[in-house]
Amino acid sequence: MSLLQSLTTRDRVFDFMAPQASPVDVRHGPILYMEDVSVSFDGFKAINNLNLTIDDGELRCIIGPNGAGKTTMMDIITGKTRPNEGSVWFGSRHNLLQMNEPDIASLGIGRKFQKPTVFEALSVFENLELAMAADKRILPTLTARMTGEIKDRIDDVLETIGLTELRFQPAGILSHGQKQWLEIGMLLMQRPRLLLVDEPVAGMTEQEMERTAELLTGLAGKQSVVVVEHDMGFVRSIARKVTVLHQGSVLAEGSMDQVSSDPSVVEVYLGADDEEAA
Ligand SMILES: Nc1ncnc2c1ncn2[C@@H]1O[C@H](COP(=O)(O)OP(=O)(O)OP(=O)(O)O)[C@@H](O)[C@H]1O
Repeated sequence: MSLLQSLTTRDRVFDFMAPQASPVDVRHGPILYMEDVSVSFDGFKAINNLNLTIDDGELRCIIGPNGAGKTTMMDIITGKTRPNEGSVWFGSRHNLLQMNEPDIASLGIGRKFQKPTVFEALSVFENLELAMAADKRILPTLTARMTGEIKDRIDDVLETIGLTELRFQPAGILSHGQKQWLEIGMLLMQRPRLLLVDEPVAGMTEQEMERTAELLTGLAGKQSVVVVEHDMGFVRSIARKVTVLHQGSVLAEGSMDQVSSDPSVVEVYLGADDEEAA
């Protein structure tokens, strides 16, 4: 057996080939910690003394009326927007306010925007392969030797997102829901510790929504997942803990039943939406 063959034997994975373990330190507390965060746009406080803590492995839903600050909050976590005040930590070791967007992403914070942006001409498999290539934690020079490991990882992710049967199909023929799952799969290829998911079920059929609920609840535990969503039925189906944002601050936090019976929440938001949903 040649040296190259021995290095690529499927049942052997060498430490130097495997992605480095995430350096995020959650031994002393949450995976995400935002304290007294504020950001103003032309004097308007879009985020106003926001305090938010996400535990390692938690699935959290963030709800709130239009303009509550949900997108801005995600932008702050990913480094797209810098707050004027406050602190944002990823585990106890990483001060996100001192890091740029690419470095935050490579720490293991993945963001799924509302619209899917898969490569339509490439197959489902190739989309996942490409996503793996974006993982900067893997030394590019070793990529050729990692074929076996990459394939195993793609197979795992295909299974997780339920697209194994469609792996050789071009992504362009997928339904809207399937494209959303593929994009989540592309993020999973990079082994994120925290996934930020913006309105995952907008435009989905009931069946696709159910499958998405299974997918997201299945991911929790393995990674932390923060879902921003307007669809109250969907939030109710997946949420353990819900945070209600209003005017850039946390208005209420707790189980869906707790927040939906909170009079201040009913007043600003849920009352109207529950009536619509009923
Ligand atoms: N770059 C910006 N410049 C000026 N104002 C902004 C900017 N980004 C956001 N805002 C304002 O900040 C507020 C919060 O916006 P944000 O998009 O975070 O709310 P949201 O909760 O995500 O709303 P939606 O549910 O409609 O997506 C809004 O009033 C918005 O107009």
